[in-house]
Amino acid sequence: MGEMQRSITGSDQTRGTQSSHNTPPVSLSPSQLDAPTNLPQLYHIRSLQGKGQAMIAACNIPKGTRILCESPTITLPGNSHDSASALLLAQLITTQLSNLPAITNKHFHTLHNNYPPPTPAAVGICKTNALPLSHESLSAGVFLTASRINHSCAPNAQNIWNASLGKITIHAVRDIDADSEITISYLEPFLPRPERRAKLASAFGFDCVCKRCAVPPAQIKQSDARVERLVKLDGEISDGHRAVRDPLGCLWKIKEMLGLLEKERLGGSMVLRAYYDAFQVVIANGKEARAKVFAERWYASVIVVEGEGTKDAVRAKRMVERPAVHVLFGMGMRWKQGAGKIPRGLGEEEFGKWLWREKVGV
Ligand SMILES: C[S@@+](CC[C@H](N)C(=O)[O-])C[C@H]1O[C@@H](n2cnc3c(N)ncnc32)[C@H](O)[C@@H]1O
Repeated sequence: MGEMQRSITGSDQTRGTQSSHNTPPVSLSPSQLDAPTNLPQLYHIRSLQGKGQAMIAACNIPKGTRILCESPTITLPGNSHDSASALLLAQLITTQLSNLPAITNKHFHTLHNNYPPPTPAAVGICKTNALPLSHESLSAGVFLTASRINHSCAPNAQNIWNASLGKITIHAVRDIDADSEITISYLEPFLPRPERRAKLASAFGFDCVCKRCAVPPAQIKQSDARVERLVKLDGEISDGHRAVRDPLGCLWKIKEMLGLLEKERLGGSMVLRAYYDAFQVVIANGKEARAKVFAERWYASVIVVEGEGTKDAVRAKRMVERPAVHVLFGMGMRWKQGAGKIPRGLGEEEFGKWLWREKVGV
């Protein structure tokens, strides 16, 4: 992720999620694992009915907390679908396993395996548990702890590959209560329930038992209608011409999107991306004051999902400090405004009206 950002002009950044994988079972204390982390233990791994092993919050975990930071035990290249590369993949895994300490090798073999013979067990484990390492290369890694995290269609945590650390990080994207399950999404965003379930069954081999899937039929219908609207809004917002032609309409679509994300309890990267989009719409049209506020929200969302020091965090921080250095600055110039005109002393509602330009003539 960082990975969920995109350019409204389509000229930079990427789309899609790193969160596409499968995962496993067994009860290991994180201290038993060779996951190099000095973080306090915020979770336990234990079994949960219908889901195998699961990561459970050991205490209340506030939004934005880094729950886990872990190196991959095995790394996998991006494309391994034909039979020749399947053979190479098996060899690659065997070589890596033979170089691991015996205890790590043993732990690896306790991970969940969705693939029966003749798929070699180690290959099945990798396919079941691999998490993306990069949105660009499709490469993936198997982790002794992160691969224990189950999927939810409304996850409370997010996995990101942190290239500068060379580790995966798991951050809380909502406040998580003690004893609740910590979950991530294995899917791309904005899929209605039938598609989510079909994909989880076909690509990951399980029937999802998450809370979002289990709501009553009337709520499912409403949720799917919201997802449909989110897909439409997302397409319209990513049309760069629209941002120049109709910046106000675009801005309001982003606001609507944020409301729908909240209703669907989809936080993390999607919120980050929405604020980045709002920043771009506004800066393209010369609104430095609003752009600064959107950059602040974008930066705050990056920190929640990724923490400080990532490429995205550095970039977002720079835009907070100097929004006008953005490549889109002034491209449309519909709304001229200096950098120093953020209104002070307004209540939240009034400030929101100013920010989203819901007052005529501002
Ligand atoms: C990567 S593993 C996750 C950890 C795994 N539960 C374990 O026991 O090690 C993925 C597997 O966990 C189970 N799982 C994950 N999320 C689930 C969900 N929402 N509903 C049902 N089973 C789930 C499925 O068996 C899936 O193949």
